[in-house]
Amino acid sequence: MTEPGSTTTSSGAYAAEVGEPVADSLVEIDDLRVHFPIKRGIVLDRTVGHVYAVDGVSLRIGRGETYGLVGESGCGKSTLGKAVLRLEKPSGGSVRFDGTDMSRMSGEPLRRMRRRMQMVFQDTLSSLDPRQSVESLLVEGMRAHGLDRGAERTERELRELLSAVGLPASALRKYPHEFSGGQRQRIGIARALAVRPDLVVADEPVSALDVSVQAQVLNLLEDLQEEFGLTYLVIAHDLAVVRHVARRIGVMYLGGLVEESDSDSLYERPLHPYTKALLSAVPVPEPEVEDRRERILLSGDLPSPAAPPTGCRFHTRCPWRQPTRCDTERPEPRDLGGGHRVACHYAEEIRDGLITPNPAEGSSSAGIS
Ligand SMILES: Nc1ncnc2c1ncn2[C@@H]1O[C@H](COP(=O)(O)OP(=O)(O)OP(=O)(O)O)[C@@H](O)[C@H]1O
Repeated sequence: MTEPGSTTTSSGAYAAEVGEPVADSLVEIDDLRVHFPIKRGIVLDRTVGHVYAVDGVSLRIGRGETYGLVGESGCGKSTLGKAVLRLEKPSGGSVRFDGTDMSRMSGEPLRRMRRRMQMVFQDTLSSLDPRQSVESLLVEGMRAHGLDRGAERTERELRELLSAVGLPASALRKYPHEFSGGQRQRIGIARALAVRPDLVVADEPVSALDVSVQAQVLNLLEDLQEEFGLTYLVIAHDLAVVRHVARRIGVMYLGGLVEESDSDSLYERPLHPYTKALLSAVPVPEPEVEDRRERILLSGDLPSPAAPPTGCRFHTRCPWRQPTRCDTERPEPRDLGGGHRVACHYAEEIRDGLITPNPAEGSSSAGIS
């Protein structure tokens, strides 16, 4: 596969670096790459380049944990989520689920494995077939995986499932358009849970909902996690959403993971310049803090993932950019202590104030542009 600067991080190297036993991970992603070919020609028979949607990401999701993935639109979050479920085929690297390398699976074993991982989508109107009743939507997956065992038992299980997501049993006979957005998302969650998965990938699960309903759905996801022993990968562009639910957070920029840590240290001590800029744009409710806080303005536009910059992907917009190394050498995520990983050559120097932001490269007065 063509590559502008992919990374190579072996599973063993990662585990040693973060000091986490691999056995505790339900999902192990190593140097994952998803490159979409750009086709030209009358019958689209010429590949003229690639969109490097995901380019060298390594991360672990522990059993029973909620991993939050954040970043701007187009940074590759959804593609990574789909690659975990093998809805996108990786161009390189590997995804291991419960110890099994998914990239080598196909046919019936892959289908059986897929039952254990389900997706909850942002847009429930297009992800739930409007012609199917709620009952039919829920039974479909159960049937496909041989989980419906007699009408009576299935009906009882469906009622229990609806009750778990906070909907009345009468919902079974209704159709998606008869529900509000929040209720439809509950149906989407029930559909995912109907096949008893271990992992749920929730892609922007609340961004289409009113703010007042968002917290209810996020709280529901938390309750269900405990009840059903679920592991979550929650994808969101909204930092507040991930902070609410995730114990660990990964920040993506242009196909790569730039920072990863537990939620508290990410929000209190962001170390990567991109995360600093992202967080500096989030308003603070207290007016005094809001007035005093430093805001980091990034210069330039987000580069195209079809032509990512050489070296550090972020160097074209980084206020702390240093000549040569940042432009030429792609930084690997490094553990700066306590599992706080940062892909920046100068993370320590920036943290310790030894390098100051260059006003020509950005400014420290306004939010992310
Ligand atoms: N099937 C595809 N073919 C070609 N390019 C694609 C395909 N799917 C995604 N992309 C491109 O890959 C890049 C990453 O897309 P992706 O949807 O993963 O980003 P995202 O961070 O989830 O953004 P958003 O929140 O807007 O969905 C984008 O440039 C997108 O246009």
